[in-house]
Amino acid sequence: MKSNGYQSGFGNEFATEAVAGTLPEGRNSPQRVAHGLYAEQLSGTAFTAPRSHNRRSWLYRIRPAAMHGAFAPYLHSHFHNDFGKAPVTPDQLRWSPPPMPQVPVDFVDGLFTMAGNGSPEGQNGIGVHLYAANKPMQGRYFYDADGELLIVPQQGRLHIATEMGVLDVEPQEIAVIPRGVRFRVELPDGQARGYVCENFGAMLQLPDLGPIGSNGLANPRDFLTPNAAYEEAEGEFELIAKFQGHLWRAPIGHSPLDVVGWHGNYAPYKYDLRRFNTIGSISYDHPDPSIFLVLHSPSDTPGTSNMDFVIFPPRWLVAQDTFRPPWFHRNIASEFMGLVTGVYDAKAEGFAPGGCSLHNSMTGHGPDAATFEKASAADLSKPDVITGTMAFMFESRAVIRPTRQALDAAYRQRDYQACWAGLKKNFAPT
Ligand SMILES: O=C(O)Cc1cc(O)ccc1O
Ligand SMILES: [Fe+2]
Repeated sequence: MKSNGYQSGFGNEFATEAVAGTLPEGRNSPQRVAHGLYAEQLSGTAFTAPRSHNRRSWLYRIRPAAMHGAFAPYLHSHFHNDFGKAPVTPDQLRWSPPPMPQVPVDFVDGLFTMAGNGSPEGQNGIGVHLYAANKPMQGRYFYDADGELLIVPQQGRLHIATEMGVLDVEPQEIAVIPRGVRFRVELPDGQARGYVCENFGAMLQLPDLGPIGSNGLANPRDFLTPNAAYEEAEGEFELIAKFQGHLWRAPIGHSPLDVVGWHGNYAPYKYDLRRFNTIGSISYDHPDPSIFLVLHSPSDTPGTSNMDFVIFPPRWLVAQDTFRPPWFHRNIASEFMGLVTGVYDAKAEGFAPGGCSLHNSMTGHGPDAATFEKASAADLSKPDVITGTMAFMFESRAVIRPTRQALDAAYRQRDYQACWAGLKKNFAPT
């Protein structure tokens, strides 16, 4: 399915048609839809959610979403939401990048659950997954009823054909697929790897800017939503659903990516992280990482997110009389980090692109010994510039529980704590 271009803006009331005259005028559900299409509403928030948060779209499609065979369980042992009730280690955890698959694996089969909290049934929390794939999804479509998917490609482009149009994304861009939207992923570079945050809670939104003012951080017009594009294909296809933590498969005789036009504010989008307007200290001290917030899923407690998506992009460091890299710290929030490219400024070594780390609530962490030594002796009369990097964090108010398979993975760095072991005792009263 070819991209039909994008519309710009975050959460706008979009309107788009791949065939002229598809969208009804002045109503959503006329007695007969143009071109013999079916009308279908897709709502992502409660019907009665306040207008400022209400999200739904009207889809005009060749066949309604109801048309498919019966679902049967689809066994996929690596992609799930079993975060367990067992004791969770307070250790700092880090993983090297997972290897690329040695056998043909598509995007869905290539998902591997690293960690998570909450649950789909509770409609709060997140699932944190990695993907590594080398095969396009052909004749196979997927939707996630449990949460919206924030996809962070690390290696290889993704061609994401969705019901509502095409998202072409590359590393340093992100894609967000709303809960329930059906899609298929192709791999223009033959293989791909990256991270997925499955958000069971409130839909991702842009943060308020407070004293920053009316511009800055991620600017709404840089978010791109696809124009309608559809495929008209009949065959023996399969529809995979993720529902209540498990996968299901149903036969489907046609492509569900058959929406010819749609309007509304519930739709997939992409964003180029390189467009982020990074704000930092121009006097002294290293600010809290909330200054790097791209999108967040709020919880019922004001200012305390179900999930914050934070990035650490290229930027200037100019603060005076300041230890410039991230400080040593312990937080109530829990932090899962990944690295798309380059080097992260708190870790001289060991945190590789494609790798990840987990620092849970109140677990001490911060710069490794090499970073501490270097930054403590740096010449602050000159600005530092951080270039060619893109790290990110999925931060959650609740403890992020690593899965058994993540703890057992061969690529877990069992000696991670050693990165702080070389910190010297410098105490010298008087
Ligand atoms: O732990 C980390 O590296 C992420 C992080 C970065 C920062 O600049 C301040 C706090 C924080 O948790
Ligand atoms: Fe941290």
